[in-house]
Amino acid sequence: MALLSGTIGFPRTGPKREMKKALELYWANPAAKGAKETLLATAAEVEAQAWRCQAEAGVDLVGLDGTLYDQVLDFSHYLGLLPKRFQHLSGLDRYFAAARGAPGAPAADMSKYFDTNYHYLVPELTPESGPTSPDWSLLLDRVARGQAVVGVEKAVPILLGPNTLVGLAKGDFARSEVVARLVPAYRQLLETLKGLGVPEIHEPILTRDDGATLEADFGACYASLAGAGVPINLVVYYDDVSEATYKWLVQLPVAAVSLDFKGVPGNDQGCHTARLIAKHGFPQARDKRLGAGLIDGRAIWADQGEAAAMLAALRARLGPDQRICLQTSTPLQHVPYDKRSEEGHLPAALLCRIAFAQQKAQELAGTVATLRTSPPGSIPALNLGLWTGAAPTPAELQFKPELFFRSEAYEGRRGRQPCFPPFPTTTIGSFPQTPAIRRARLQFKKGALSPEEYRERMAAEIGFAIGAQASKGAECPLVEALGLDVLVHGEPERSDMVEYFGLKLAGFHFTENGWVQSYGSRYVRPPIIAGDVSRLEPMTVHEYLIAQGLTTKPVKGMLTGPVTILQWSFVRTDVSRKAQALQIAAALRGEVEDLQAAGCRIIQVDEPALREGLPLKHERWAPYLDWAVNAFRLATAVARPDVQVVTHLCYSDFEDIMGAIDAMDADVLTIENSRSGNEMIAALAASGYRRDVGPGVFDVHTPVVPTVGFMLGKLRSYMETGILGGDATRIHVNPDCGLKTRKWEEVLPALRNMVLAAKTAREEYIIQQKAGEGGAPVPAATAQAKAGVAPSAPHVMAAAGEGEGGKALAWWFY
Ligand SMILES: CN1c2c(nc(N)[nH]c2=O)NC[C@@H]1CNc1ccc(C(=O)N[C@@H](CCC(=O)N[C@@H](CCC(=O)N[C@@H](CCC(=O)O)C(=O)O)C(=O)O)C(=O)O)cc1
Ligand SMILES: N[C@@H](CCS)C(=O)O
Ligand SMILES: [Zn+2]
Repeated sequence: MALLSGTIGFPRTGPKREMKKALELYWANPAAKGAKETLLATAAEVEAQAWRCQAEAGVDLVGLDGTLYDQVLDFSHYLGLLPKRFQHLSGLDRYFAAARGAPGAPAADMSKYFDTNYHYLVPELTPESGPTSPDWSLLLDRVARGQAVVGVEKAVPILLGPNTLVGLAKGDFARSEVVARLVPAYRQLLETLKGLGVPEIHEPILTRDDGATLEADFGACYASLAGAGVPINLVVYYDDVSEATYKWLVQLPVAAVSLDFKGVPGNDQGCHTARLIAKHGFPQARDKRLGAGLIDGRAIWADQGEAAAMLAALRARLGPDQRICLQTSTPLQHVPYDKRSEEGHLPAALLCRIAFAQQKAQELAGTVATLRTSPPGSIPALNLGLWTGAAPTPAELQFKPELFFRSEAYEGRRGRQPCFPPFPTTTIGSFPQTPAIRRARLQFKKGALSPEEYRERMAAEIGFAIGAQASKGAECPLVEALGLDVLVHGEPERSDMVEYFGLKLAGFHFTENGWVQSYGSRYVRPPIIAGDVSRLEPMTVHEYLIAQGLTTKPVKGMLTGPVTILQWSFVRTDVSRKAQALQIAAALRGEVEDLQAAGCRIIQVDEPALREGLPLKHERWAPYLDWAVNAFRLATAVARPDVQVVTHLCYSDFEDIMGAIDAMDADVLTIENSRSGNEMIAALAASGYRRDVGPGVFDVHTPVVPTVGFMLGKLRSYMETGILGGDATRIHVNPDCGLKTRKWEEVLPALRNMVLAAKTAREEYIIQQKAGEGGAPVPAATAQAKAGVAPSAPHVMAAAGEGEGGKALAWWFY
């Protein structure tokens, strides 16, 4: 048949987050009788349900997707590539230790998967890495189960390709050599899969800009895999490929090449796949199928009509004999399961315009059915050139240039901002989202708690968090106060750092059950932007004032940045991402103004998704970075010079966008660092970074409590990089990221150890300063301390700003 429909991945969560519940139950007591069997049985049922759902929608080829935690980790595990520190464990214990850490064996690094909000576990490779007793039994078991559910002719095994696995790895190794060592193991797997249709090998790595340099590796790899005598569908997604790559990619000895025709949702720069086909054609070899990713795998807008028109145009271009499989542009793991769960929650006018995974499967099958039965010409063919058009930026978004600049340059304003003791301690914002908090929110949503009662509960949580952090005036009798220097209110009122702001802003809509996997058992519900964004009222000032009213220590105002709100929402595709980011930024700017008017002297604006929004190809970076940085500046430049703007970035590599990070013009940069092994701080030091930094000293994704020695070692190693001329008053001490996923039983000892490590490092630093050793210049705050501040007693360094009710805000030193 010349026209088929196929899927290349589906949500792995289960329609009601069954996988989350099963995993968390298993982790709570893995040794319990039947725990493993229960987990595996749930996973098998969740997978079967997803495959059935796709087959019942009428999809011809069902990709046999599924994972217990992460698909990249799965392949590291099958191939025996997990690092030596996990080798004393076996089976699921080893697998989950790599994901979550085990005593003495820190978890593998976690990083953003391409430009998505999904996080994968980074393979760690060495020059010697290669398969160690590869064991494909789990994958083969999945294939057998898939065949039983949808039938052999529909069931398609999914493999993560060796080039992508190695391309996503970190370590000091020769890429081509490691790929060559993996290929025989893949070939052996393919031989086992002989006679089972056309397995998909996913190689999204080809959409990165180093795609063009991979020609030799891909050539050798796929020539060898072709020797297995199994037809392969080589699937590439998350963007188009470069022109040079396209030319050799379509000539590889594979049975099908599948391409992404959509790129990033709401993308400003266009996706050029259609143009490449129009220019270079597609091999007409009888056995070569084109996988046409025409239905957006990352957006939630229903687009069957457009897909039909595009498919008709493709057929018109390539001829009726060209074999085409209509697919989604990417795996559907990035969209929620089924929009029917939103009936009665989302406005009907919006609901009818959206499609989640289940509906996208129907769109695939429906579009193919329409084209099979419609006479040629009855579906309007699109002009291929039109598919790449960029959305216009509305004229009203031309902001005055001065709105993007602080009133005083960094060097001048820094001295007016809060100053700190050496190694000042703080956190990134969130504290444990306890079952009690989640329950209260659920009761509030159901009307069982009034708005006043809910606010009171949240105020009590803020009180607990402040009491736990402060060294004086602790309101919390249950815990020994930690003695942090800069406090946070703990974000109890936020279900999620993006969803919360979306709820408060005009232009957003929310789902009840629109969960998307972020990593492992953690999911998010991206809000939907469906209109112009604006701020209706202050969004965070109430909680800030409660927190600041309970302590004389500074409390940070806490906002999510415009790029992150955009990135982690389902965006409009009728206007550009740039236009939407600037609208959000303008709304946040009002909040920054209100926070500082309320007396807040430190405002953190989180931008963890800044890097994620970067186009995969380097040549497309500049326009994105320009508007992304400008959006941050539009939101924050209204801060007075004496107000310190902090930003926080995490779980991405930032080395290559140092210039943009500096251009954000934040006063302090806090960054995830501990899990990725000081790479960031080393890069910052090497770049001569001049603003205060807060590199994370411990990983927040593991229940293992970090020791004082570990964190002290981190602080000493920061000093060794020579960052900021060794001025420890400008090196902030904080965890890698927010602590919302942890329990208080883990957070309190971890932070206590962190404060102890900072104190010890502080003492070492002061001794060193006194001895005049180390060659580090005497920093401002230390000079003030020397000029009369007793180091052993609390001392007010400066009074600054007006808090609630005109209360002077004291800055404590020690
Ligand atoms: C910082 N990160 C974030 C990313 N993306 C975001 N959109 N937000 C982020 O914070 N990307 C990068 C990283 C990823 N990190 C995380 C970390 C943690 C989570 C997480 O914990 N997710 C929660 C769900 C959070 C949430 O929305 N909770 C709601 C609803 C909770 C719920 O399930 N309610 C139950 C009833 C309550 C009960 O009894 O327990 C129900 O409705 O049945 C809330 O708090 O109200 C998770 O559990 O997966 C995600 C990404
Ligand atoms: N303030 C947020 C940032 C996460 S990236 C938090 O602490 O959860
Ligand atoms: Zn973070």
